[in-house]
Formats: sequence, C-alpha cells, structure tokens
Amino acid sequence: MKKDAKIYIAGHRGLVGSAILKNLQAKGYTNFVTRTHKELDLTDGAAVSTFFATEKPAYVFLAAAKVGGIVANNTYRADFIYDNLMIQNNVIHQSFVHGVKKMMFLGSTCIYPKNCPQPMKEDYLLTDTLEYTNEPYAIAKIAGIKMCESYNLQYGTNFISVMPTNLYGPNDNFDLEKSHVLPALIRKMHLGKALENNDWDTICKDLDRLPIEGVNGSAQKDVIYSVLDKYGIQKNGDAVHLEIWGTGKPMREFLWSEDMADACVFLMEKRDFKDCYDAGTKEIRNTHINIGTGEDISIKDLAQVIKETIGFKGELFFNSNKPDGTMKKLTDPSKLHGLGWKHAIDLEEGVERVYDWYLK
Ligand SMILES: NC(=O)C1=CN([C@@H]2O[C@H](COP(=O)(O)OP(=O)(O)OC[C@H]3O[C@@H](n4cnc5c(N)ncnc54)[C@H](OP(=O)(O)O)[C@@H]3O)[C@@H](O)[C@H]2O)C=CC1
Ligand SMILES: C[C@H]1O[C@H](OP(=O)(O)OP(=O)(O)OC[C@H]2O[C@@H](n3cnc4c(=O)[nH]c(N)nc43)[C@H](O)[C@@H]2O)[C@@H](O)[C@@H](O)C1=O
Repeated sequence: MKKDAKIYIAGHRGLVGSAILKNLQAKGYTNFVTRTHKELDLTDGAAVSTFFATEKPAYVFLAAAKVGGIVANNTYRADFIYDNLMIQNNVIHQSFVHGVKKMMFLGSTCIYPKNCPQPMKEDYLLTDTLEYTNEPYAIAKIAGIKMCESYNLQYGTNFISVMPTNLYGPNDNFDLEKSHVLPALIRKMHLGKALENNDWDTICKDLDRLPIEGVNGSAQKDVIYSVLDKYGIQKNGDAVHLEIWGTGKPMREFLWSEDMADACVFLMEKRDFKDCYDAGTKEIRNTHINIGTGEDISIKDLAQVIKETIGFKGELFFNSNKPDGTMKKLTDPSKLHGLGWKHAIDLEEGVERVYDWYLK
C-alpha cells in the first residue's frame, strides 16, 4: 500500500475500525475515506454502489458489522444474519465492481465448530456443527470467507480474510445487555465499587441519570437500585453482590484491539490471496488467518482480574440460567506467528488500559 493510497475503513468508529485508523495514521498513511452508519447504511446496496463509484477507494478494511455478546447474538438472530450478510455482500461485491486493489474481511473465531479440537487451526473450518448461540452470525462470517475466496478464484480479486478471537479496548460497546463479557464486567464492577462506597455521583454519571443532585432523595435511589438489580448488581446491607452470566467455566481468549489492528495492517501490507496457494497440493487452502494470542482464561478468572484492577470488593455469583456458549475456543495463531507477527499487550495490562480509558 502506498502511503497516499485511498483507504476506506468501514466501521471506523467501532472498537476495531477506530484502532485500524489510528494504526494506519501512526504508520504514515494519509488518505482515508470514512462514513458513519448514519451517513451510509452498508445494508443498502444502491447507496453502497454510489459510494464506491464516487470515492473509488484503492484498499478496503471491512470492520463494519452487527456485533454483540452472547445474549445479543442469541436474541437478535435474524438481525445478526441479515445485517452481516447484507453489509459484507455489498462491500465485497462493490470492491470487485470498482477494482479495489485489496480488501480485508473481518470474521470471527465463532466460525469454528462448537466442539472443535483445541487450539483451533484454520483447517478446522466446516468440519462439524456450530455453537447455537451465535450460529446466524457465524454462518454470515463463513459466507464472507467463501465469498472472498470465490471472487478471488473467479474474478482474480485480492480479498483476504482474518478471524479474530474475542477483542477488547477503547471504543468498545459497554452496554450491559448487548456487549461482550470483558466490557460488561468492567462496567458492572465499576458500578459495584461505586455502590459499595455509596458513591452516587459516579453511579449517576455512569447510568446517565441526571440531575445528579436529585438522587439523594430515597425515591430516586430506589429507581437506581432497581436499574442496578436488572444488571445483576445488588446491595444487601453493606455487601454488594454482582452477577456473572453462566457457570464461569467457559474459557475465552482476549486480544487487545490495538494489537488486532496492528495485525490487520501487517497482513494488508504483507499478504495476498495468492499466498494461500499450496505448491505441493496445487490447491488454494485456508484462505483465512486466525488472529489471537494462543492463551486463554476462564470467565471466573477473568472476573477476578477485573475485580482486582478496579478494586471492587464485593461478592461474585454465577447465574447458570444465562448461557455459557462454547466452552473453549482458543486459536492456533501459528500461521500468523510464522509470518512474523505476535501480540504485544497481555490481558492484565490490557484490562488496566481499558479501565483507564473507560474512566476518562
Ligand atoms: N468485538 C469483538 O470481540 C470481535 C469482533 N469481531 C469482528 O470485528 C469487526 C469489528 O467489530 P467491532 O469493532 O467489535 O464492532 P463495533 O460494534 O465496535 O463497530 C461496528 C462498526 O460497524 C458500523 N456499522 C454497523 N452496522 C452498520 C451498517 N448497517 N452500516 C454502516 N456501518 C455499520 C458501526 O458504525 P457506527 O459507529 O457509525 O454506528 C461501527 O462503527 C466485525 O466484523 C466483528 O464481527 C470478531 C471477533 C471478535
Ligand atoms: C467474540 C464472540 O463473542 C460472542 O461469543 P462469546 O465469546 O460467547 O461472547 P461473550 O463475550 O458475550 O461471552 C463470553 C462468556 O462470558 C460469559 N459472561 C459472564 N458475564 C457476562 C456478562 O455480563 N456479559 C456477557 N456478554 N457475557 C458474560 C458469557 O455467559 C459467556 O460464557 C459471539 O456471540 C460472537 O459475537 C463472537 O464472535
């Protein structure tokens, strides 16, 4: 990529898209085109076609998607499959029509089977059935990989796909019902700590409940107690109890979003679709690449790390009425490591950084 080449980052305000933009800027790239969801709805085929015809980007990072945690995926199943298929179909197809030099499609490690051998190699795609909670999202992501691969084979395009593990960092979604586990636990424990300190100012700021002075009245406090209760944060006497969804036993692998962005830019600069050609078998194999750390942690232990970082002293309880999802999904990142890239930020440091960001 030349430093002045026109680069479209779809989803530039999101967790990953914002980190990709920052990474490219730091590396000296200068020519960006961006649109918010409001300015360009990527599910609208005609609007996407007009956008590509007008802007003619040379490179595209497809980091826009309908994204959410386990409950959001399981609840809004139709939205997750429809929005994601439409967004990626439109962006991939228009990238072909308008001669984009290289496009990167972002998938997810939920493309791998529910009971996949661990750690998960790229080879294990489409070898067994998927985890039910995010099956619609995963099927859209698998379609994205196969769409890139098929356009490359039929039309000679250069579209590459990456499959990131669970990500976290600045500009994440902290919605307590729809977000992923790491931002959800940061926010819940931040609120839990404020509740054990009777810090109503912090609670109100966090819940966007204004005017702040009003909460000293007991009626307002009751409202706040019921909001916190809905999110699994309760006060019994002086003790605060905080709900963790599921059994706490599932294992997850977490990657700092800025490391993820660095890996994306690294691969965009270094990797082409033709690199997937296996000279031995004369086949195109594994057209996607895992992006992960190769290390995982149980949800229970993750909760402990966040608890210690934030300084929340209350008790954690596990609600097994909420889904666990897949019990383990650890990537095998050896293909990426073999190309010369490895992550830099470990989980403890990342949790500290994202909590600092959240406080600011
Ligand atoms: N977060 C994670 O843990 C993981 C994410 N991924 C994948 O990485 C990619 C980026 O995810 P992440 O950054 O977390 O997601 P975010 O939810 O943080 O950001 C998604 C972005 O997509 C944009 N967007 C959503 N729908 C539309 C639409 N219909 N039209 C235009 N823009 C739209 C949003 O725009 P706006 O800001 O304007 O609303 C937002 O900027 C996705 O493909 C996701 O599937 C994969 C594995 C894990
Ligand atoms: C990245 C990946 O993310 C999704 O899959 P997931 O990893 O299962 O998502 P998650 O982060 O929401 O949950 C991880 C684990 O954590 C537990 N858990 C505890 N307490 C909370 C909690 O408070 N919130 C959430 N969300 N989970 C919690 C939760 O029960 C589960 O066992 C995909 O749908 C799909 O989007 C995808 O690709």
